[in-house]
Amino acid sequence: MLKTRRLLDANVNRAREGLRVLEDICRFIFADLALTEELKTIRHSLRDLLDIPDALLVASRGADEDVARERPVPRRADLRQIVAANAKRAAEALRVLEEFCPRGSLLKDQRYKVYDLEKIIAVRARLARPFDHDVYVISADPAVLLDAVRNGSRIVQLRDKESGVDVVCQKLLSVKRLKESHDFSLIVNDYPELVARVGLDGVHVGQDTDAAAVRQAIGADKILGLTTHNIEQAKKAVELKVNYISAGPIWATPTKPRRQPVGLEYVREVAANIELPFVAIGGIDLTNVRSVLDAGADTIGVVRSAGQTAEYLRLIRFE
Ligand SMILES: Cc1ncc(COP(=O)(O)OP(=O)(O)O)c(N)n1
Ligand SMILES: Cc1nc(C(=O)O)sc1CCOP(=O)(O)O
Repeated sequence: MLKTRRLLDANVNRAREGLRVLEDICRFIFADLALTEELKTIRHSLRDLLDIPDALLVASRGADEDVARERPVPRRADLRQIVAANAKRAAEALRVLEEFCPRGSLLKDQRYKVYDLEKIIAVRARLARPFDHDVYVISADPAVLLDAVRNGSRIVQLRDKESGVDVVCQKLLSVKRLKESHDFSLIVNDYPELVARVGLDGVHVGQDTDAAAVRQAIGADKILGLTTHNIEQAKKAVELKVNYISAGPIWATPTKPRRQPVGLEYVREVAANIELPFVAIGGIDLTNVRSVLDAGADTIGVVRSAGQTAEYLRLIRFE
């Protein structure tokens, strides 16, 4: 009996902790009161539904005897992984309670609510943080994007200035297949109409495009990225409610030959003043990437040095 109570106590705690993490993400990161309240209601309902006095559960607690106590909390790479891990933790704990608790069947609805909420929160996480300590690889060549994802990049962009829309569409489809085995965001440069047609995560546009019209076209739950070259454009981007901006080109680059470099000073300015996620881009290579990170960027964008993705990621994620 004591052992069963200990199991119940562990799983009530596990469910509450998982729900609490989701709740705090909704509260502090998304500032979404409705989602926060929904999660809070589920969390608070556990004790009532189970109808086991707190004191009984606490009395049975035996954290010292828990054989899995020393297992470290795994390092999560980004907000999406934190959401997935904690939703899973909450749902699994609810499932255990359903099995072992006399009134456990009452928890089934709560578990299904958690599954539904996870889907909503996962989309929100992707929009709020389209990248986090990442290498955003941009190429016209699908093979380059596939390699980047296999090397750990979680956001890639097809940017093809030569082909027509149908070829771009085919290239995107060939990259999208990798989603069956890898979690990453697939973005297209220009062509907002392909977001729905291919089922992409979003689109990146430049200053020559009406970002508000693009938002209208792709909908609120897709990623919209906007190029910026100065702080006024970055501030305007905040008003436009894009999901991220790029800041560049930091150094002169043959990939964008007519564009004046903005220098590391612009990276510092964005890091200090703009709340939106940003990707620093332009002229980055392994010899200068450290200065970009030191200026406040946690994600870099690369075209020519896409082949160094794994090396960049080691620097960005593990140092
Ligand atoms: C992440 C990222 N940053 C900048 C660009 C450049 O886009 P844009 O301003 O549209 O310029 P061109 O691609 O037309 O040269 C990008 N594609 N992605
Ligand atoms: C496509 C692009 N946009 C930039 C911008 O600042 O808007 S810089 C850039 C090219 C970046 O290429 P590389 O990594 O080869 O220097």
